[in-house]
Amino acid sequence: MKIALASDHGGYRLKSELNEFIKNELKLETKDFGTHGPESVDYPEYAKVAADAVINKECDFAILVCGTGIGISIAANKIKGIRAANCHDCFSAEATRLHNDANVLALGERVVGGGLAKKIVQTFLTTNFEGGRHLRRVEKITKLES
Ligand SMILES: O=C(CO)[C@H](O)[C@H](O)COP(=O)(O)O
Repeated sequence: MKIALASDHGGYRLKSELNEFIKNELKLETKDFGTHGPESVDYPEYAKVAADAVINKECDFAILVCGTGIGISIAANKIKGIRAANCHDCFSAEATRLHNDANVLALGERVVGGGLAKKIVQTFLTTNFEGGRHLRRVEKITKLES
């Protein structure tokens, strides 16, 4: 499994910490699409490159980080085929995989600490979509895109 990572300046420290966690602890491949420093940048650009990597199947999932996780998830959700969930607890991270088949997790560096963020990421990446009645609903979400 390969994980795309991207953030703006408000999320690059947590994104870097999560990149190390995913590689070293979860033993998954990652691709870091930036940003790589504290200089102010615009999160929609980073949401797009990482979300595109999911859509074109270069990566299986994307983890996006900005200050709140909100802006970067709104931007990612504009891309056809993306179901991005901004989660700051493990219950929601599990539910959005089980029920929504989310393919992008968004986090806010200004909202959660590194320890909780790692648990949320681990939960998200180790939970499978349940299908069944939820598949019908996800298909209805997809229809809203056309
Ligand atoms: O959380 C965010 C978007 O939802 C951004 O990280 C935040 O808006 C950046 O703000 P600033 O330019 O003041 O650092």
